Amino acid sequence: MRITVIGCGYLGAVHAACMAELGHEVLGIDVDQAKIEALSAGRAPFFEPGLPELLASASATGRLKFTTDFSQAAGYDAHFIAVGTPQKKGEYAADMTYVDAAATSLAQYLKPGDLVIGKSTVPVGTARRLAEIVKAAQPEAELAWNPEFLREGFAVEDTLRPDRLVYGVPDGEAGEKAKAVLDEIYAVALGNDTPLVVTGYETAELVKVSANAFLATKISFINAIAEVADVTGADVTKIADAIGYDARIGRRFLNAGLGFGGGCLPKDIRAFQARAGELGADQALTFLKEVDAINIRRRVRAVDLTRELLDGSLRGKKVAVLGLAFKPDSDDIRDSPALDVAAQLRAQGARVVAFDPEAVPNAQRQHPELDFASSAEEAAADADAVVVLTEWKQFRELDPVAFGESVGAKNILDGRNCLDPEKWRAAGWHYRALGRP
Ligand SMILES: NC(=O)c1ccc[n+]([C@@H]2O[C@H](COP(=O)([O-])OP(=O)(O)OC[C@H]3O[C@@H](n4cnc5c(N)ncnc54)[C@H](O)[C@@H]3O)[C@@H](O)[C@H]2O)c1
Ligand SMILES: O=c1ccn([C@@H]2O[C@H](COP(=O)(O)OP(=O)(O)O[C@H]3O[C@H](CO)[C@@H](O)[C@H](O)[C@H]3O)[C@@H](O)[C@H]2O)c(=O)[nH]1
Repeated sequence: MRITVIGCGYLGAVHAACMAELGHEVLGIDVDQAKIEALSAGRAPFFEPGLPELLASASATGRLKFTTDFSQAAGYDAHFIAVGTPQKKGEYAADMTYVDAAATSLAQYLKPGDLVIGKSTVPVGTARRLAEIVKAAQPEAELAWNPEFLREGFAVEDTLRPDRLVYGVPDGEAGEKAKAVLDEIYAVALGNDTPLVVTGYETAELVKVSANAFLATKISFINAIAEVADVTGADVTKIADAIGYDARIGRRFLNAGLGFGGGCLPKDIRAFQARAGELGADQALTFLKEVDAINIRRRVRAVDLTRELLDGSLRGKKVAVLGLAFKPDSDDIRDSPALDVAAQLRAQGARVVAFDPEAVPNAQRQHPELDFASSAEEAAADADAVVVLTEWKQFRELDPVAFGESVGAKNILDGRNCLDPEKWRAAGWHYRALGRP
């Protein structure tokens, strides 16, 4: 299949490379010249495990190309829209200008039989609206909605071996044709018995935002329990283990700590509330406001606990921040709880020296007022406190004895409940965590 992927960010670049890996002829299109230059040279424009290798192998086969020129889409048959849908400034709703611009730029190059495939996470109703733009430009082209569920850090694996596929297609013969194109694109995954849900546009759009709303709710649920654990001396990690043994609950996504961030969960639960309100279902999702509020309180709690570790004052104290990305194995700092806490510590008078294995350049651009180090040890030298805010493997594996040698004082906040309290306390550290005694 000849495929374009419009929007080559965290989602689109991985999708394009994986589609080429599966044997398709792929053209990635983006308006960002620098990104296209990097990708054309076989360089990943962001950190994602496995992507550089995939870009190299796909580029060598000649099956993967990149351009900023939309007119080149004319030679391709299926077109994925994977551009950003960020939160609008000062509002909960999603900013749809990128999706609309991409659809409009593409529409003029569509030919009979083409399939436009929405991948971006969008407010319900978008597919039906874009289908009209497609039909107005090319009556014999169709549109499908095929939401994406990949996780950053596992993006390649999730794209090549998805948990499920969802196709939102129009009714009747048009839907059959769209399904046949998607089946050809995903032949390998379907051959591996990947569950497939074929449905209408609105259901497909709602599957995506419902999944993210559920994941966000699960995280805020356990963080709410962590708040109660904090005032009772209970241990939220043991509560999560124990309730997680119940197969109806499950242990995954029950890690209490600093809460969720990134370019997806926070903005998606807000856009979902905004859209439900527009559609007259205002009451349905009010609980997501609480999910959001619990999540934001974690960041405040982390700053408060750091202040407590420092005898009540952050002013003039050196705090070593370990982790800036919103999660490990990513350089993504969009709505990162770690970076937010680092900035709040700095704003409240601490001297923050931060280290992250991949996210320092991005963090530096957004928060030039912070100081940055090139290793955990350098960040921690003479520090009054160490705060672990992203659970990178190299932080989880720190040796508390050796690591304690260069710090000014052995105070540590485990913002992700990712360290062994007994080991750290045995090495003389004053250990604090969120939801753990
Ligand atoms: N990042 C993820 O893990 C992930 C997973 C599933 C779904 N999504 C959804 O996918 C969409 C993209 O997310 P992302 O994280 O890749 O965002 P991103 O910001 O990393 O990438 C978006 C890309 O679109 C490009 N773009 C903007 N306008 C364009 C236009 N008119 N034509 C061509 N390109 C254009 C930008 O230059 C950018 O490279 C969002 O809707 C997001 O919610 C993301
Ligand atoms: O038990 C947990 C699990 C995650 N997190 C945090 O939640 C955030 C999101 O994590 P994760 O969902 O793994 O990362 P994303 O890459 O943002 O992926 C989410 O958002 C994507 C974009 O919509 C979806 O495709 C994925 O299915 C969905 O998991 C991160 O800040 C994590 O630190 C927790 O605090 N506790």
